Amino acid sequence: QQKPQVVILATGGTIAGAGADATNSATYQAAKVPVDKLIAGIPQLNDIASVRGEQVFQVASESLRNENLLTLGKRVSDLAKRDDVDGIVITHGTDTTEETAYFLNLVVHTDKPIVVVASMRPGTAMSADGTLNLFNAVSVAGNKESRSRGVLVVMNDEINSARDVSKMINIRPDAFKSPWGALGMIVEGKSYWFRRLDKRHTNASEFDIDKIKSLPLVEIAYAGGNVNDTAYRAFAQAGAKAIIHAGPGNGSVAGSLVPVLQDIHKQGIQIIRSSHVNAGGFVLRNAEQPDDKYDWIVAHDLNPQKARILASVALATTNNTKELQRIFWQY
Ligand SMILES: NC(=O)C[C@H](N)C(=O)O
Repeated sequence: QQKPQVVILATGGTIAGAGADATNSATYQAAKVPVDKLIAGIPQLNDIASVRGEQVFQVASESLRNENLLTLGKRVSDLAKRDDVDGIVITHGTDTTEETAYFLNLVVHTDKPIVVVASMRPGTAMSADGTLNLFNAVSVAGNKESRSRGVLVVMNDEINSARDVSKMINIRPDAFKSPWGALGMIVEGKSYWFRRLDKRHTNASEFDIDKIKSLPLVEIAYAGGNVNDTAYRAFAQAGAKAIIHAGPGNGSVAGSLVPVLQDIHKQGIQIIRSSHVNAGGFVLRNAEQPDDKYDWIVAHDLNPQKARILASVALATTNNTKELQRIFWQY
């Protein structure tokens, strides 16, 4: 039987990082090792797939821009259309893995497996996690059973949905969790599936990377106690098409901010309420604030950074508040 053909698109991150010493698990430089060296370091990949690598970027993921998302998305889409590609792996930094993976989940039309993988420790560190994570990611990407499940994030033996998963801690290999649970597990290169994503994605998505030319500016304003209107007004002035309110609790809005957000929305800027609670928010319409009356949008369970991605993709096609709210329920 022929081995599956898997392309590894490398973008940098700690999985391509290097430290001065094996004890440097947290102090190191990300985005140092080229993709060919990453692949050569895991000869066992040849046992499970026919693998080739492409260096798309070489950056720490906190530096990625919307333009990078578009470049990567278009490359993934082109590769997914080819008969000689069965699956695609993207090596990535952990800081924005959840954003890039969710973006691809929304805009790439394919049923072929797309797997985003990262690591919490550089390859030079003791107990480095990148080797096994990458081996597992290639295994998942080359497996026909992984098809039609949306974009996947493989880390720490778990297979999570790109839509749900989030980086929950910045210091341990078990950093990535989904508030609604993992889709499956991967052990010794074998996948064990438990559930499917019920939200619209990939082939069932109304968004298409091949038609998106640019992403409108969407900013995130973080609100705790003693919040002021400075950031909101500055974002509006700078031309943001939507502001994600990263609020406490239910995406709650301080009394002093309410007239400010009403005023900003009157300028044509969408106000999207999300929550920055740690285990995953659940913001409902008209809970704490009368969204119907103010014509605001709620991000439901999407965290602020994922809400930014969905809002950017959606605003590229519509600025209708009702349509945008429908999109936030469906994706
Ligand atoms: N663990 C990591 O990958 C963190 C790094 N700052 C990155 O996102 O590129």
